[in-house]
Parts: sequence; structure tokens; C-alpha cells
Amino acid sequence: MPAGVSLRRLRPHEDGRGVFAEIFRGEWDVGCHPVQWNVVHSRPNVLRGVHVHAMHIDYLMPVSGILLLGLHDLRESSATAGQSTLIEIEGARPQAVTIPPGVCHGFYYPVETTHIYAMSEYWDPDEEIGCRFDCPQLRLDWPARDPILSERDAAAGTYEEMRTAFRKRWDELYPGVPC
Ligand SMILES: Cc1cn([C@H]2C[C@H](O)[C@@H](COP(=O)(O)OP(=O)(O)O[C@H]3O[C@H](C)C(=O)[C@H](O)[C@H]3O)O2)c(=O)[nH]c1=O
Repeated sequence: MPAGVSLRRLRPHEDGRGVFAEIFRGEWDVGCHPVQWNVVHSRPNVLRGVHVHAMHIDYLMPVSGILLLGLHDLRESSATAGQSTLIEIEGARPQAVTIPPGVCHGFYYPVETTHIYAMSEYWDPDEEIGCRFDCPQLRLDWPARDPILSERDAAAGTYEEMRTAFRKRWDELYPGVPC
């Protein structure tokens, strides 16, 4: 798992009416102090990403369906630099994932899925850096070769272009700080 990524198993409480689960408590110290929450509904065979951010942390969990999360560590000074992993999380057995800046992420949904996620900073389009989901340097073996993509993700550039853009933004934000 790329350094700084954390998984927290959530506790669904099921009864005759359905399911209740706590998804966030400040005392859990999940590595993200949310200022914004989002809910995302995705159709089967949708893939969102691959994206990476220099400033904000994402904290997310599926609440229904299945989320296949692809992660890749883009940080040159990270102990897990270049590490990639795919994690499948079911909404019925939810886990909350914290994704730090510098860890690329993409989400594939094999079935209709809803996920909720929080951000540690308000959305800033300048934070939206990414590359094509099927760039070989990501070493993410997605189960779909022709997923449904947004126009942005379909037109995304190369891994090297992403790395250059990320490094430029990082150096602008944190001059002299190793990435
Ligand atoms: C992120 C965001 C988007 N939007 C609008 C912009 C678009 O009209 C629409 C879909 O946005 P986007 O295509 O960027 O959504 P995803 O492709 O799911 O990506 C988002 O979710 C994953 C986790 C990422 O890592 C991205 O950073 C984040 O952009 O929602 C908003 O109004 N507010 C927001 O905070």
C-alpha cells in the first residue's frame, strides 16, 4: 500500500429496516479534516481517473455497489515511490480510504455504485492533474479495456505529462520541499 494511504473498516449495523454505519468521526484521526463532502453515483463499467492532487487529501468510501480502487505512488521521495495496488471494496462491507497528495487514484465500478468522499480543501480545478487510466507506467491492471470515461479522462495525457504537471504544482505550493 502506498505510504500514507489508510484503510479503516466501518461497522454496518443491519436490522429489519436496512443498514446504518458511521462513516466519519473526528476522533478517528483518519488523516483528513473534511471541509467538503461529495456523493458520487456511477453506472456499471464507469472509470473515474486517474487523478492526482498536490494539495488536498481525499477520504472516501463506497456505500453501495463495488469500488475497485487503483492507487499509484507518484512521490519521488516516498518510501513506496512507484508502488501500485488495486483494492476492491464492497459497499456492503465498507472501508474508508484516505488518499494523500501525490498518490494517483482511479475508481472502476463493475456494478452500479455510490461512493461518498470528503476533501481536506475546497475543490480547485487547478488540483485536477491526471493521465490516461491505461498508461503502462501506472502498472494498474484494470478489468476493463474500454470503460466509460468522462471527456476529461478520455482526453487525459501521458504519465510523464502528469508527473511533470504534478511536480510543477508541488514546487509552486511547497518550494524546496521534497515531493
Ligand atoms: C470534484 C468536484 C466536481 N464538481 C463538478 C465538476 C463536474 O461538472 C462534475 C464531475 O466532476 P469530475 O468529472 O471532476 O468528477 P470525477 O471524474 O469523479 O473526479 C472527481 O472525483 C475524484 C475523487 C477525483 O480524484 C477528482 O479529483 C475529482 O475531480 O462535478 C463539483 O462541482 N465539485 C467538486 O468538488
